Amino acid sequence: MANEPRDNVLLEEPCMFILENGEMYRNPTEVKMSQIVLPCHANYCEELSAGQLLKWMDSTACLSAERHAGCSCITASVDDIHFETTIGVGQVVNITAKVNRGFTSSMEVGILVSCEDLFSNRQWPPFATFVARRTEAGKLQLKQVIPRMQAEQMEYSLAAERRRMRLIHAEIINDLLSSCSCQIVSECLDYRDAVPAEQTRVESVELVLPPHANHQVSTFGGQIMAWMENVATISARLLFSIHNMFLTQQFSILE
Ligand SMILES: CC(=O)SCCNC(=O)CCNC(=O)[C@H](O)C(C)(C)COP(=O)(O)OP(=O)(O)OC[C@H]1O[C@@H](n2cnc3c(N)ncnc32)[C@H](O)[C@@H]1OP(=O)(O)O
Repeated sequence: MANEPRDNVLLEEPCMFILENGEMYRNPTEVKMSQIVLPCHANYCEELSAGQLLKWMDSTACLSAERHAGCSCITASVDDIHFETTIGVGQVVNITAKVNRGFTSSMEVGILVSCEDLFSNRQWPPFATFVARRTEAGKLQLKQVIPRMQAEQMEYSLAAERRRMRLIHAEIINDLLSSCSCQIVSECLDYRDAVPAEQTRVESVELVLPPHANHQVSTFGGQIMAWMENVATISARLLFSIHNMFLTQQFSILE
């Protein structure tokens, strides 16, 4: 995020809780970041772009992972994310990340995104997996996370199940790709107004510059996701404009 204004970034202190035994507790892996959405973070609709939000989420989650691992970590995957509301310029986005569970060298980081103001109760919780970088000595064995609060204990249990699903999901997608046949093409021919996929194809070539790199001097995951989101948006808009053109032609024929 080196190319972005820094003065709107607010790293907050993690929450303190009092446990049943009276002990004060705060999760040592918790990282909180607040951002004011400025015009430079918005898309053409003047709403926070998904790519920008992914960058912030990735940076916050990476910091949490590195706090736990005590070394450099890389984003291995990010689970499904559902953007349920739009966030406008001037609103404040709060992002909280904490390590739910460490496995061997990987760990699940839970990320909570909420938006202050209009949608005060709207929150969505995606999960990302970060991996501690290998050293010359080989793969790192992470220390275990000790869940202290009831909510942390629940996330700890669920993290193992989510990891199992994540790894199975990756296998299923690989199997699907290798067994995919041309049957789909003949299915599409049934649609009269089908658009050739080629017409929605967008290719983007990005030169990796210092502002795209993280503190480890490699392109950070959030930046890659932001580029992907950009290309996907243009592709979706192409399909939309092709359809609009098709409808306009249909109407002019009818007139
Ligand atoms: C902070 C940033 O922005 S970093 C920049 C963006 N990220 C990157 O560039 C990452 C590029 N990817 C990589 O370097 C590699 O694919 C890695 C390191 C993530 C994984 O490499 P692999 O050769 O699969 O390593 P390996 O088999 O030892 O697996 C390491 C761990 O990652 C986990 N892992 C690997 N791929 C995935 C995945 N897609 N989803 C979840 N976990 C994964 C494995 O389960 C394993 O966990 P464990 O050690 O707790 O058992």
